[in-house]
Amino acid sequence: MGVGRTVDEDPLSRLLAPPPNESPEEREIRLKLEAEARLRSERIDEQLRAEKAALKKNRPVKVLLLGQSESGKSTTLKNFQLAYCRDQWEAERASWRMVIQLNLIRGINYILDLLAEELAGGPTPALAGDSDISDDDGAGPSAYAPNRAGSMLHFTGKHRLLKLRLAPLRTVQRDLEMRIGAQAGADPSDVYDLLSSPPGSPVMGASGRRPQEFFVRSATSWKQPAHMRSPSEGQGARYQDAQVRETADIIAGCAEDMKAIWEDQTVREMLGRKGIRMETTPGLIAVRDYQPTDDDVVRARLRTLGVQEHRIRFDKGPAAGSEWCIYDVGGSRTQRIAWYPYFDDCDAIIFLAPVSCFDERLAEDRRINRLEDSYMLWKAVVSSKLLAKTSIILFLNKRDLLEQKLRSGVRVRDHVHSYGDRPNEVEHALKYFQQHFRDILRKHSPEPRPFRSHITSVVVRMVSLHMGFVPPC
Ligand SMILES: Nc1nc2c(ncn2[C@@H]2O[C@H](COP(=O)(O)OP(=O)(O)OP(=O)(O)O)[C@@H](O)[C@H]2O)c(=O)[nH]1
Ligand SMILES: [Mg+2]
Repeated sequence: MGVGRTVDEDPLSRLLAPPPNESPEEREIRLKLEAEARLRSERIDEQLRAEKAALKKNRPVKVLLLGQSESGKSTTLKNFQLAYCRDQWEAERASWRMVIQLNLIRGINYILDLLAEELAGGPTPALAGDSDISDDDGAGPSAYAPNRAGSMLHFTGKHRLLKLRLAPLRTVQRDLEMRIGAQAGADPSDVYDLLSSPPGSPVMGASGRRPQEFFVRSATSWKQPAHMRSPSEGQGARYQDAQVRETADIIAGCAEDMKAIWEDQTVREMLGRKGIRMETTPGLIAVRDYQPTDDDVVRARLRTLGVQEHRIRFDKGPAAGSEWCIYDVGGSRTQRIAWYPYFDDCDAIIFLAPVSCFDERLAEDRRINRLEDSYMLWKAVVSSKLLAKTSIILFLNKRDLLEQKLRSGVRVRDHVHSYGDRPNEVEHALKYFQQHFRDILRKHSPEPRPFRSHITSVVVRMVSLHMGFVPPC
């Protein structure tokens, strides 16, 4: 194709082309003007670049915490806050006490619901006629319910009495939920959520029905003292303190009964056959002047809904002087769509993959293996063109639980067939999972990037939070 034809066809080129009868002097002047214009344009570009860099330098480093639900994102955030926002951490301790109390009370009430079902004949029908027999402790009639193997669970008047005596905990639960502002129950968009459970709570279902989790929508409002949240209602600090004391009194008053129901062999059997594991004990939390330790706060479970922004100014460590804006996201499937707007302009991502979950299924979709889900999510993140320049670091989390699980005899190869005959030991399993994540990154990253990963148990206080990772400032 000839040059003349191109100029003819392209109006812009025609406009910029030198006049056909240009003299040498005119040409010299034109070239000089063009050179000056080019210089000016380059200066403007340079200035824009400098302004953009300065803007970036002055704005906080944007860090996204990503991963499936219960992968440990919020717990990682708490580690940062514990290390770098000590004053704020102390100020929020009392609010976390409410969350921890609520976790406990919800767990106990859940057990009471199951007990009530069993006493009333239950989802597994009690044997009519045989159900009420003479009481062995004089507190009322007893009931029998068949277990999976067909043998009987022997509920007695003692169980009815405990149910009755623990009834005040219903009001405590409602009161705590109101004070925290927690929306108890399912994420409105999460149709499968009825199966999710709070690991920080005393009961945890491996399968079948589990207690609903609760969440709060805002990152900060629930942590402020309630009287600061609702001044218009005229509820003064003294009234709030009285409420806090009353809650602690009722919980402490129920401590013995909570312990009794907790340790009861028939109740344990009932939970066992429903696939529900007992986690923590009510012991320490149920005392009147309970003050959560740092570890209690780090472990307290409060499900994240949406995307919550937290600012942290570092006064020490490799990022000293910088401010980070950390976005903690809700990880369940229906919430992931809300992540995308935050990909733009993101400096770094900490991706959490819980490695102990190789034999578990997603709470929101029981068909999906949790490890498979982490692989899929990791692939989606590392292959995103929007994130091509973003630093990504992988935390292979819940190492402690992986170790416990393997020690208890669960075999990786029964759930991950490609694991083959490798030894069923934690280091081998970790190496295997890590390699899989590395392969996905190598294969799907739009540009070559380093594979940075750490093996973590984020409930255990992290020694170095930066893990050799400083996002580009
Ligand atoms: N044992 C153990 N528990 C952990 C670890 N990391 C997190 N957990 C617990 O797992 C539960 C879930 O942790 P979160 O940090 O709330 O999970 P998340 O990723 O924020 O979950 P969503 O908010 O639902 O997206 C909490 O009860 C934590 O205490 C770990 O490394 N080891
Ligand atoms: Mg969370």
